[in-house]
Amino acid sequence: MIFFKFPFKPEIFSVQGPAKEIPVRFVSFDEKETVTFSGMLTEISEDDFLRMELTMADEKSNGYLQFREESKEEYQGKIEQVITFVKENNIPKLVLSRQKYMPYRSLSGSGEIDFTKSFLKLCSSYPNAFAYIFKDGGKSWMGAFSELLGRFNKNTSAFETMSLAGTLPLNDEWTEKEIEEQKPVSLYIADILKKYSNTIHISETYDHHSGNIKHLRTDYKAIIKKNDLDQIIADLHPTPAVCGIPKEFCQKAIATFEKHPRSLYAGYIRIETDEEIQYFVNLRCASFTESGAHLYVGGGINAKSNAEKEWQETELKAAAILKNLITTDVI
Ligand SMILES: C=C(O[C@H]1C=CC=C(C(=O)O)[C@@H]1O)C(=O)O
Repeated sequence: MIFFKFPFKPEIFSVQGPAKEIPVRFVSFDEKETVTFSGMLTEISEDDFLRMELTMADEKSNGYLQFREESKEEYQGKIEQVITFVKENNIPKLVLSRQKYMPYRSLSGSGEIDFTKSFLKLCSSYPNAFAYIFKDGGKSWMGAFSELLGRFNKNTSAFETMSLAGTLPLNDEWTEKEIEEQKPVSLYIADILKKYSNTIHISETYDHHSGNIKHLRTDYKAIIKKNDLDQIIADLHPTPAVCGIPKEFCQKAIATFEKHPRSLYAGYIRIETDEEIQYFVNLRCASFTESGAHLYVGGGINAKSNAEKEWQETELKAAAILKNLITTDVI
């Protein structure tokens, strides 16, 4: 069961009916895990959606039994190690992440989440995002973010993507740290697109707002060959917005620095409609077990990073998800 909405569009969709097609596919960060939804894309009215009683949290904490959240001190210590690692290896950046755990019993009110209302709140908080909620085979996830890994128009063969990185609270001024963090993402994307197209249009870099925070963003548009689409996505993922440069070197380093598997966090969601194939980066997301919500948050670390600021950045990103979790009314 999945429900989702596209950026800037109010309609809620689900995947139902005869399983002829697989219009929605989640691919994990390491590409070893997929979650697919087969059937037809079907629009659901908000009233019908509100009538659904979504019980998401029945996973028997599979894989989470050993879970212990990293403390601020532990995570900051790890950030210091990554700063040293980045400097010693002379690499532009590496993206480190953590899981924040929110036991349901610590939530206000009844201590139970109303998933239907929470999803609608997530949609209204982030109208420019791709937002989803799903439950499948013991897994329950929810998320909303606007980073596009790719959008392919089947009629025109136009391919769009974006470089989105660097994070600050809305009113802060950009510094060298964020500018140097976003630049390698932009160079990486441009280098890949150049292999597949002679007609690449690159926008100015501008501010992208996402609730309580902003990012630096550059847009790319190229005409490509349809047959190259899968390879372009394979080349792009994971971009340095969620991994680092060089790609394989940073993937290995992430596996040693991070305590827990990223699973679907920082992977992507492929959605196919009649006109388009879209790929959204799965950030600002959470998975739900029977006892609590696991929020996935990270940030790009470079030589100019500051451990306290990086911790605050992950707290801000966690708040962006948490503030949308609505508890059921106590009668
Ligand atoms: C890795 C995450 O964000 C990425 C996307 C935008 C800004 C980012 C940053 O400033 O570090 C990250 O590259 C996350 O939200 O967990």
